[in-house]
Amino acid sequence: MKTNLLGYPRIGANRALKKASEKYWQGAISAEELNQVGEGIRKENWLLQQEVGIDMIPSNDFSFYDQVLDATMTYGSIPKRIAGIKKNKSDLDLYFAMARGLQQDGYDVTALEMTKWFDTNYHFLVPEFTKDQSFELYSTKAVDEFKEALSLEILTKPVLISPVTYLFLGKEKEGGFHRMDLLDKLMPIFFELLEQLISAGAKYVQLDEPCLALDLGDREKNAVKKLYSNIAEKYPQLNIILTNYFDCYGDNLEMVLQLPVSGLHLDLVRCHLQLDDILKSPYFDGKKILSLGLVDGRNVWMNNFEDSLVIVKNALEKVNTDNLWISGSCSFLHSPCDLDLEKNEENLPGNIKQWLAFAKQKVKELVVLKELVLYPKSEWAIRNLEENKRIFEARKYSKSIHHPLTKNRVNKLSSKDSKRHNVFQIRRAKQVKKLNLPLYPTTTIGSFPQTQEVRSWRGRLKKKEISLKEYNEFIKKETESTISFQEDIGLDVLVHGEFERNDMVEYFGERLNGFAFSSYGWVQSYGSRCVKPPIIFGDVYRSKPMTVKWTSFAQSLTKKPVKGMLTGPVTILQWSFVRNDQPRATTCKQIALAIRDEVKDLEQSGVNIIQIDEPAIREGLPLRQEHWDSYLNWAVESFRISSSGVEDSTQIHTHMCYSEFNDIIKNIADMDADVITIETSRSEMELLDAFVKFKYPNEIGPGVYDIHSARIPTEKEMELLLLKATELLPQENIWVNPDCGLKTRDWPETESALINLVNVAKKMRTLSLATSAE
Ligand SMILES: CN1c2c(nc(N)[nH]c2=O)NC[C@@H]1CNc1ccc(C(=O)N[C@@H](CCC(=O)N[C@@H](CCC(=O)N[C@@H](CCC(=O)O)C(=O)O)C(=O)O)C(=O)O)cc1
Ligand SMILES: N[C@@H](CCS)C(=O)O
Ligand SMILES: [Zn+2]
Repeated sequence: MKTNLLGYPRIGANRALKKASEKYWQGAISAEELNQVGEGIRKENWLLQQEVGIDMIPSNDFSFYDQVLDATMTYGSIPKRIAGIKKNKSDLDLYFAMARGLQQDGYDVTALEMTKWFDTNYHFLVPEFTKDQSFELYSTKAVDEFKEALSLEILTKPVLISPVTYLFLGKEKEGGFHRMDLLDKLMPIFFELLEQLISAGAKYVQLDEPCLALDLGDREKNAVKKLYSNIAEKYPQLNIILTNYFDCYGDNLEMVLQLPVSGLHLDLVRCHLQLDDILKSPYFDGKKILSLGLVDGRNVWMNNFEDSLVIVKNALEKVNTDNLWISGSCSFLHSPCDLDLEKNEENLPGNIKQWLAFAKQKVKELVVLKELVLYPKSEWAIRNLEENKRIFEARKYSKSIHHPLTKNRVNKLSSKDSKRHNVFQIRRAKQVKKLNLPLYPTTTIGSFPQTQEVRSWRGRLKKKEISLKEYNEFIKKETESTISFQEDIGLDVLVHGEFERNDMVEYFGERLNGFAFSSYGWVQSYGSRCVKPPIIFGDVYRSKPMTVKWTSFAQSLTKKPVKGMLTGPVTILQWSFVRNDQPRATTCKQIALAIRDEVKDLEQSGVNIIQIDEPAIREGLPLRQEHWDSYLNWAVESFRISSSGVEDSTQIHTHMCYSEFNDIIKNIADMDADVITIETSRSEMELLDAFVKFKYPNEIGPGVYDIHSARIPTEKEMELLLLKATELLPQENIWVNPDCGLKTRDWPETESALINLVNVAKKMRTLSLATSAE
């Protein structure tokens, strides 16, 4: 029996990689210094895994930005618009140019598109393919890192994204071909890589094939069959562990069981039933390695050893010990690094901390589970199992988890709690009268630049170097100057700027009961950007207003409407570590009730427009379509519970980004927000198609510029986007706004971009007057 690790966090427990990468981008450290930080992190991770006793230690799970971008470098599929950089820049700079774009030294290239990695909050860079696409083995990172580990006397299992999943995740940049047809060209390059790994001494390769967690067509299934039969034929001595995660193999299972691979990895946290399906299948002869994904890589709860042992024993009926591996459900990339660093009792009380396991602790759990299976009668095993049971019992009956009033409120919810008083058309008339906004009203999505200065004031407050009074004075000044800036440039609906918030989810977690939060529980979101998801351990309720103070302060500074800014229940759920002892739907409704109370308090304080952000609603969609309806029912209901307690004249906005809306447009309409602002600029309003086809009835703010780039949008390009939107939608429904919040931007570019945006809206109003006069 072996322990098998699929991947480990690479950002570093103290975010060393984030800090070093950002310094490199600023020109403050050299490439060599950045490489040293990377090498240090890899070494530390490998030595830790070796010391704990992991048998199958991964390599190539490290990345300077993203593992899919690493594959793009490996296969040399560098888009033509960026490839020119090769002449004058290093490969590291070429890599970062693909990740972040480059506007320097005469270059002006845009980055690869970024999108969500399956249903996680991790983002990858989308490979781009053309009809005449060629591949070459451009980077040997996987081989180099294998050798690097070998030099530490550690024989690792290289982790590679399979060519099929790689092509599947990419996009055709022109018509006339399907990207899956590129497999024949890509396979020889992939084989070159395998040959180099074999020559270097690799015995096992973890081939990540997470597209098998999705509903696939024949084209993809045939590609899978072709790839694996070719590998087996060419490299019979190499052990391929086919690795799928985030859901079952589903209807791909029969095919998968017939593939000539040495082993299969199963995510038994997301889908525990698939093990029985495999054991019963006539296509399973018990000779393949089964890597049992028992330890949850997507959550922070300690493993329940008793439950895991039941699963292992079940598998042992058909598979012998040598062929059974104990694994995490997926890579621990999605877990925070180390629970031992958490010392703050106020944020994470000891009684809750003992229920948790971060990546480092999860690695130990894998080894303990193996020992429990192999030596069940040892004194050590009995003690460990008893202790684990005791902790689970304590958690189940802990008073801090249960809040009867909240349970009661959720049980009593009825359909009237998720309905506004009147339909949109009636509400709209009242809102028009109250708000008196111009045509093409302008607004922003909420956050203004979270500069180093803002973050460092918060850091100093945390370290108690300044008082709360001093911190509040600073936030007050930032808010005041942001309100005057918005007034000066002529925006119509203002925001307070979110300066007091560390993050749009963590901030609410810190103010809601039922949440704990960590001090170092960082998880990579994209590149150097990390989030610290709060931990929902118990029933969620609100004991006092969370945002009224700063919103009403901002409103007191101006006669223009200030939009209250809240994060929606589904997004708070999706971007937190969620308790696993009750259905997610129940937890979501508890959060929805807390947000509903906040919405009502904001309304009471005189705020007439309230935005409830739901950027994660699409990301929460189950990977397999058969589960969509059930999720969408409770997700949409939760949003409606949070937004329906107000008067008709109070305008509810929602905001979504990083989303493909076509699939769920009906459900978005069911949310019944008065206004929705969405990310559309990068796809040149292509995303609006869904809204147009569906005849989406309420108001829409299609984003007119991409906030991920420092580039200042011209008036002309925003005008063209708005003209396109005006062709598609009734003009009285159109709002003018950026794609998303401005927190990652600096002030100079924010100022110029918003001035241009307001000018364009004014021009659109003039054009519209001219047309109506004709
Ligand atoms: C909209 N997005 C979000 C997602 N998920 C969320 N939970 N939140 C989101 O906003 N998913 C999809 C996208 C992802 N986009 C982003 C964009 C930007 C970031 C980001 O900038 N992250 C920051 C960390 C944010 C944070 O919580 N900061 C804290 C702590 C700051 C800190 O480190 N302070 C230091 C002192 C600093 C100093 O002195 O200079 C300290 O305490 O020691 C805060 O502001 O208080 C990042 O830096 O990565 C993430 C996702
Ligand atoms: N109100 C948030 C939404 C981000 S999706 C912001 O502006 O940052
Ligand atoms: Zn957004």
